[in-house]
Amino acid sequence: MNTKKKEAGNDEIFASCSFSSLGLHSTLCDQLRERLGFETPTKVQAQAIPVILSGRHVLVNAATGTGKTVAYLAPIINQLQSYTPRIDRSSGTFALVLVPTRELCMQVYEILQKLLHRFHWIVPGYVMGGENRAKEKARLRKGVSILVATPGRLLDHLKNTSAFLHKNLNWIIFDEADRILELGFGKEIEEILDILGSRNPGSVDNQNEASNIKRQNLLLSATLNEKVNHLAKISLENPVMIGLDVKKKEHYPSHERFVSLESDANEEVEHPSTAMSYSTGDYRLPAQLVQRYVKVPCGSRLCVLLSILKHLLEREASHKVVVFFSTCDAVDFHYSLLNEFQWSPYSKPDIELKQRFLRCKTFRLHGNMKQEDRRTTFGAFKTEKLALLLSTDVAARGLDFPKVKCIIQYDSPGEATEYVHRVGRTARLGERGDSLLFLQPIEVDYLQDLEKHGVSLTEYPLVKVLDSFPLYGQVPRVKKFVSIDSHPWVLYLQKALESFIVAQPKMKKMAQYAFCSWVRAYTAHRGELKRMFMVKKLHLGHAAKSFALKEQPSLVGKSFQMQSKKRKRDQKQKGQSKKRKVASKMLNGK
Ligand SMILES: Nc1ncnc2c1ncn2[C@@H]1O[C@H](COP(=O)(O)OP(=O)(O)OP(=O)(O)O)[C@@H](O)[C@H]1O
Repeated sequence: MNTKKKEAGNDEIFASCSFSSLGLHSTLCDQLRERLGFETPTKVQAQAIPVILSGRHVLVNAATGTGKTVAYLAPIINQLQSYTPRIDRSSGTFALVLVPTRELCMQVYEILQKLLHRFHWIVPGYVMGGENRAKEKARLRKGVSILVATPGRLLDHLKNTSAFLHKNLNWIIFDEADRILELGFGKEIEEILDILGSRNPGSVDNQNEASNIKRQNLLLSATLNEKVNHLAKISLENPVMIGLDVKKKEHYPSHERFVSLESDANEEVEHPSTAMSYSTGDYRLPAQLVQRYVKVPCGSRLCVLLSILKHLLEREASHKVVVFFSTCDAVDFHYSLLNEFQWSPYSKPDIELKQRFLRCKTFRLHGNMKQEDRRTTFGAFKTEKLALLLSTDVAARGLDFPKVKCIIQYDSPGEATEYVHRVGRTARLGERGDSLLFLQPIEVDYLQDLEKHGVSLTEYPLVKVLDSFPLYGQVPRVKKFVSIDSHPWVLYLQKALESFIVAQPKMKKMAQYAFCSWVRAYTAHRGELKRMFMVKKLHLGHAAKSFALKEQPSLVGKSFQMQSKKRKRDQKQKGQSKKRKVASKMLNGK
């Protein structure tokens, strides 16, 4: 049995009450304990459960990994199991959980399955992009009581699956609302709210006559911004705010009720009426997370990454690391490299004892992978004790991989919000966790940007780590400080990597693609970030070295230009359609 009450940070994470004292049915409390190993509610759960049970609309803003999922699932199940007569499949869907990604959809569905074990008349289900529509239609026809869905696919069924019964819908939950909106699902969400007649009647946007249906909407987010604020405004009616600091509460109208995570359950604070808007984002990070950065010259990035991974993953029997990259091509390249790159710590030809550089299971996850492969990776990495996951931002939000000890942001996250969500994959529920942000010397202004949001990082002791590697069978004696790119270990490893790539045409191609899309991603930084990540300041020859390419191949330049042109074309089209959308919204008075 996995009893998850943690040693460290208990007071900050867990409440001093029991699940049953929050008003949950004893069978449900048993399920929480037996199926999930939850003995005590977290603070978020202790605050949210009674409020949700009372039927109020709720906005939860709490740090990553604080137990938001059960905070909304438990009260909904509690209410559904109490209905008399019992609900059955023919009554259709009662609760709808909207999530941004397929992985999160599966994750919430799995928790639901566990919690509903002894409530067999409440049927969980999911619909999401990438799945077989016909099978989903059949499931919806049979009836799903609690449906977890990604927005695009849900909208598809709302429009095209006439057998999808939702007239009894009581709850709409937006989990990871910020991410749903950042992924560009804002329009879908508004359409969903309209079809379901669930726009806030008080919102000026509400034009739907069906909105008198009694419904309870819940919105959960680890970060708050203008878009989330807008969604809250159009979907929540007189909501209770959970987890907002006093400062942030001032942004909300008077009639709302606030519950701070520092206060006891049910403690309320009233606030004066002000406009419901934010000027900056709102970032919540676990207090026990150790955040560091490492400053690495562009040409040594790959060697430093590999060295740090080796350092982290070969010292302990159990350690899980997630590395974030900006593109799918970069994930594929580094994944193949880590699986195939052999090296010899003794470098002399007569003692060619080649071995895999990193002796640890490596996984990859990105949006261009087949759904089935994404699912397998997700499941496998969860259960491993010692493993490395290379991922794009597809894994940045909401995913709960147990025991991840370290998050490495090899490619910068861009927006500070993204930084918060990436690091949120570790230090969950009071556990310790480390994060490491790679920056080139030309990018260090980004630290100030994070600082503005109250996120401060300390420097990682890179030289010490590099000095610890054996070279020619011995730990090199580096007498005085040398720059990172002339460190003997880095020089040695870079040479070995480049020789390996030269000898492997397939790998070389992958490196070229990865380089190309990396530069493209770098040029895609927008607004203020463009000043900190200036493509003009990049040394492309050094960037090529970070893909173990000896030089920047001419082919790359050519294909890059073609791809840049395509991107500009796409952006132009997007811009035009955006203008069209804005115009039509204005015409419709939205
Ligand atoms: N009461 C509890 N007791 C023990 N473990 C818990 C409890 N509640 C949640 N957990 C565990 O804590 C972890 C984080 O929970 P969850 O994924 O719901 O957090 P979250 O706040 O939604 O995070 P994110 O913002 O990243 O999505 C999970 O591993 C979950 O199983």
